[in-house]
Amino acid sequence: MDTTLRDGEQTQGVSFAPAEKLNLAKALLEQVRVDRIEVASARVSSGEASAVAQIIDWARERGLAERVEVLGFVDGGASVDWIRRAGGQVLNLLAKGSEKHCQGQLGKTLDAHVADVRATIDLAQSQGLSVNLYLEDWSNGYRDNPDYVYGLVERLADAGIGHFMLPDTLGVMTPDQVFTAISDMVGRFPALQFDFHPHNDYGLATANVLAAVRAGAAAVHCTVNCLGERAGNASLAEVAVNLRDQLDGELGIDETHLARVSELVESFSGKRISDNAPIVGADVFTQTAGIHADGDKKGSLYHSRLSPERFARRRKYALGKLAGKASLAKNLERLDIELSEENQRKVLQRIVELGDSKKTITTEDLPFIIAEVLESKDYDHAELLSCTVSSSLDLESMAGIKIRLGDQVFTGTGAGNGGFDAFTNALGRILKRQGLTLPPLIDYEVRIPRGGRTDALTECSITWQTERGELRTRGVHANQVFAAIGATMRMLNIQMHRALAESRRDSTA
Ligand SMILES: CC(C)C(=O)C(=O)O
Repeated sequence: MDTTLRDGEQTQGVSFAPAEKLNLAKALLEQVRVDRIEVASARVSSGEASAVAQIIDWARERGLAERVEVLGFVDGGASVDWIRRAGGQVLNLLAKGSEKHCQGQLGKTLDAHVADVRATIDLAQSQGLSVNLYLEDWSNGYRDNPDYVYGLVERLADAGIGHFMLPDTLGVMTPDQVFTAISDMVGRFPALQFDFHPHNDYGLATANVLAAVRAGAAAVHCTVNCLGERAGNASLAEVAVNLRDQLDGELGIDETHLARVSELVESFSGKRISDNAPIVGADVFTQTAGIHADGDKKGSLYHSRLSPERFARRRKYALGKLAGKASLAKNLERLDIELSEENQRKVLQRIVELGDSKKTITTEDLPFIIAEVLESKDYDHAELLSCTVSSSLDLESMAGIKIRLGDQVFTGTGAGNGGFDAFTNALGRILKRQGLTLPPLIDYEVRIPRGGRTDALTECSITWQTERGELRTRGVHANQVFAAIGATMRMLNIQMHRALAESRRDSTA
């Protein structure tokens, strides 16, 4: 069960709009193909009610509404009402799984709490809802007084509950403890279905999920990108690959959509995932050491079952001071560039020098490094000769540019919403007169080194949607608008080089 849209939204600072929730629900159920999704907590807001209603409407048309669940509370029927009005069919009812919570927060005995829970279950079922039951703080409750937990489950065993959900609410369990506790619950109540709901406070969420499955849990919970309260939940991607590869599980998950749904969640949540996040991180299929690239060239010696192709991703070879001949060769192959042995040696030497001075080098930078080292004019089609950009409060920004394209010089002006927009408008007008267009921009990222210096260099990376796929270029400058302009000029040179190479190929064909 994926709970990105409920527990995931309990990540500090995350709030999904209804349309974003709908898109994520579609991606999770139809593309990634998880079995169940939990999409909201009842009574949170009118926006949440609208999100649930939209998801249910969509899911109902596809016969998936029973797989959409909503967290609700023992609140005299208010949650049941809310869920029913939104069209929901499944209530995940939050009960107290620890005696401490039951007494300390509710001030109730187990019997009194069970009576309240049962009344809510009866009401929900009488209105046509299916009910699962969360035993909140189960991990501590089971450790402190297992008899309380057994008593709660025993008293409700005949209540028609689909899944008893056992949360490690504070993420305090180890895999051994999860295994022992769930084996015990499953052994004691063989007729019931237990879910395990992890948290990652000790970094053990994925390992705990595997232990729960080995112990006989009927279902496990996770979130995309490990979002969730405090340190988060367990990552869907990690859980899926571990269940398949380590426990030989048969899952319906389509792994080729894991990276895409991770990107969607990253963009809707505003929470960037780290570059080394397993399966979905930007760098996890990049070989950095030259020895690894060499091993790959000699027969995939450094590959595991986690191949990039399995996740519709691509292997990359980093360029920097650790790069070797094979790393360069792999990058040249990707760019379709041929270089003599001698030139490869010179280019590699320059890459190592750049890496030594802490410069980041990407595959897209390689043509420019080659041009510089070999003193060729190959990537020198466009040059910004001068440029002025103004920014003002409450007025449009203006840009005036003088640019060389091939051996002709053009001038132009543009206005826009910010300096970079004004620049691209000025450039776009000049290019249009030459029958050229700027490709659409699909991502724009500016970074400054940590440390708070306002005179630091900024690095701008722009991803463009070109006819040959995505192209990411970078520019570096003390002024972030000029860093973005630098990235744009790189893109322009690459595009013009490609166009020239294609027209040469066509004319010799
Ligand atoms: C709301 C509850 C079920 C929860 O997320 C937890 O206990 O971890």
